[in-house]
Amino acid sequence: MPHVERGMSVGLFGGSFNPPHRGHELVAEIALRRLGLDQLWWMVTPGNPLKSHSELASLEDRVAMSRALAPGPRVKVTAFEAAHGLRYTAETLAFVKARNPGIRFVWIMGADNLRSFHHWQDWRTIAETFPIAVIDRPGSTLAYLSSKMAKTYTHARVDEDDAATLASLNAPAWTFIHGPRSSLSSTAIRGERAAAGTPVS
Ligand SMILES: Nc1ncnc2c1ncn2[C@@H]1O[C@H](COP(=O)(O)OP(=O)(O)OP(=O)(O)O)[C@@H](O)[C@H]1O
Ligand SMILES: O=C(O)c1ccc[n+]([C@@H]2O[C@H](COP(=O)([O-])O)[C@@H](O)[C@H]2O)c1
Repeated sequence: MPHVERGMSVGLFGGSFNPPHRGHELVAEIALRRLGLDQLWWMVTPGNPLKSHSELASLEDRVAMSRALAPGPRVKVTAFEAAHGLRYTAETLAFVKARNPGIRFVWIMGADNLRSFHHWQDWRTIAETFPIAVIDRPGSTLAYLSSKMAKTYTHARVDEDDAATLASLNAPAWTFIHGPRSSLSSTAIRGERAAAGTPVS
């Protein structure tokens, strides 16, 4: 797990990154800037529990590709979930929180994940323990409003003009951040590379 100083605010950005792309980089940049974070942990998951792993590149390759792309020294690429046998985000967050007293954590995800968030293990516990920043993504800008998460925690939505306060708020607290968007996806990149006959990593 990356080193962090007491009092810092840290964004937790989990993903398959199979492969990582400019859209991920943009999310990291937007989150750092708009949330006023000291660090962002780019957490390469051993595998999304809701996705098939048949096309998943090795963890080592996904970490190496992420390191090559991660924007700036405040972004820490890490794969500690695999090393500690953490499979679900709720487990990861409980683990991180227990080992880092005095640190303010924010969970970061793209708008597509907001739509399926209520299928995640212990999603209410996540939402009631950690502030959440949702970053806009083409195709999910409006659909997110009908998500179960947005409806359940409508009272806890923070205006994006106040996004810089999110890390210091008690959960539930979430915000939706609009901004420059990227329509890139790992699925599309894998498709293009397969068509061109080049390996993913
Ligand atoms: N273009 C994008 N804009 C905003 N958020 C994104 C974008 N691409 C990925 N994300 C977010 O980054 C995190 C990691 O995404 P992931 O590694 O699954 O990439 P992906 O492109 O969605 O992959 P796949 O196409 O394989 O589902 C998720 O929270 C996802 O919502
Ligand atoms: O814990 C869960 O039930 C869960 C379900 C779906 C996704 N996640 C996590 O959400 C993050 C984004 O996943 P992905 O595949 O969209 O990159 C990544 O850290 C996953 O482990 C977690």
